[in-house]
Amino acid sequence: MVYQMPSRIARGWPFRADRANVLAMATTPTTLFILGASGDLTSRLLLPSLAALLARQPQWRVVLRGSGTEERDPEAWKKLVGVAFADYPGAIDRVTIGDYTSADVTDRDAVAALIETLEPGTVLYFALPPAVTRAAIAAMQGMTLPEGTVLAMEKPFGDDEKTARELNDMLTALVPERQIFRVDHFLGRSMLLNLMGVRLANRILEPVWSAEHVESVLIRFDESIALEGRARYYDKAGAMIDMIQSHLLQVLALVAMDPPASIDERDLRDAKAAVLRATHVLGDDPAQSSRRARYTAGRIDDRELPSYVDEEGVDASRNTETLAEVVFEVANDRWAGVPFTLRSGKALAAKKSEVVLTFRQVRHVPKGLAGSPVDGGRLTFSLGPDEMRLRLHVTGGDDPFALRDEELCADLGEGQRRSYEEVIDELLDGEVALSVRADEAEECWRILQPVRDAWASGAVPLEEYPAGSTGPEEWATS
Ligand SMILES: NC(=O)C1=CN([C@@H]2O[C@H](COP(=O)(O)OP(=O)(O)OC[C@H]3O[C@@H](n4cnc5c(N)ncnc54)[C@H](OP(=O)(O)O)[C@@H]3O)[C@@H](O)[C@H]2O)C=CC1
Ligand SMILES: O=C1O[C@H](COP(=O)(O)O)[C@@H](O)[C@H](O)[C@H]1O
Repeated sequence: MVYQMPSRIARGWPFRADRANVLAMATTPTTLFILGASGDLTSRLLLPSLAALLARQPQWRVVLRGSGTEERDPEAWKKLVGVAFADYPGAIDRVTIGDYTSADVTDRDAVAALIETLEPGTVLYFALPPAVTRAAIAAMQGMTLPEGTVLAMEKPFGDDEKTARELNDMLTALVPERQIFRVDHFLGRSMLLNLMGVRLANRILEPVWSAEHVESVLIRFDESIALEGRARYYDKAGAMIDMIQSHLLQVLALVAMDPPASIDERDLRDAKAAVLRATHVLGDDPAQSSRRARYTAGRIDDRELPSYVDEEGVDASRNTETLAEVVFEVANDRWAGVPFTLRSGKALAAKKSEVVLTFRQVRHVPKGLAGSPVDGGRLTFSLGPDEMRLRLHVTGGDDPFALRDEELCADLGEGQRRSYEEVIDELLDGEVALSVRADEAEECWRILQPVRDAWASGAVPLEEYPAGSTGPEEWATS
């Protein structure tokens, strides 16, 4: 029961003119130039995902170039790539390992020199700290990029609505929107692609996908991992900006969108953007509709964890939350009144990532059936392991007229890929359907601003939970 995206040719997505021949001429290489190639994202996610993609898609040929501030000899660069490709037989034969340049990309002369070396159609991937990315884009202003250059931007995209808009303006001064790829790797998660199919292609689901039948929606991403040495970034971001502002609002948009006419980038992203425009904090009351907490010392399996504030690099005075929950409403005809709870946190008892739709109770349960169901059934999409579970109320057990719960479970794991694999596949294809469009990126900041203001004013207390617990005791969804 796996919904797979049709091939790009089959779904007829328009190709950028300069890439039109890439699929036709299977062996034409695409250059992927990673700025920040010595960083964590590159070694842990981008290179292994590229390797997995090249192992699976024999038509791709990639020239891989890299840069960072530090000098790196060509052998060290080859070794870095080799390690990432080791688990994917055949993949290394489809990549040409190009140069590794040392350059400070915030320096205009250095950027100009780097641009001079770009081939038309290069994918320029900004795997850089966000402030460096912004400075690099600013340094490029007024320069002419070679025809067809694609700019791949990582999250967080800006710091707020204003800076996101400024970044968008700078990017579109360089290349057209169709050549800007704002990466949200959750959009490449196989379960979310499955969710689209399950939801949009089934007559038993699509007609009940609305406030009339759905009582509440929970989008949860609980992690058992803690800070993992990422204080430099995470301590400024916190759980809400790290996960809810980007990934989980994108999940909300996919779950709540009206069925698009096609999955062409324009139809799909129009549908998502319309949802985001209609989304606001429930009751416009962040003090009531949001909560935040931070972990204290605890134990997860055999790991002893220090308090968040004792982790290396953390500035306790920032009051950074490691668990955040915000309830939203999508104020449109389909969803008005339905609470959408988005929650994410670290150092929790167990990894739990899921989208849960709870259906409203039926209007009448026939007299004589024992028990009263608390809801009208529940549909859960679990994002790893990928499975769909439908919890139904049934009768027919020991007491044939007593209601009890049973769960139908479908394993959707077949064909599962790394999420960055799907992202890189799209990038090499020159496709942007799974990239966040400029207006979506700005909306996501707009939606969260009232919560940020309320938290900054102290209207929402910062609670605590021991690492390895399910969160503060009184949090209902824990
Ligand atoms: N790491 C992760 O798990 C994830 C990261 N991201 C995003 O990816 C981006 C990169 O993150 P991450 O890899 O963790 O960061 P790192 O700090 O690990 O790496 C940063 C990279 O940027 C390079 N760099 C820094 N300053 C400059 C400069 N002035 N000019 C040129 N290169 C520079 C560094 O090169 P050198 O070492 O030579 O100085 C290094 O290669 C961020 O936007 C992050 O939010 C998104 C999702 C997950
Ligand atoms: O972007 C991020 O995502 C990861 C979770 O994604 P996964 O694909 O690794 O499951 C999260 O741990 C991290 O804090 C966040 O920056």
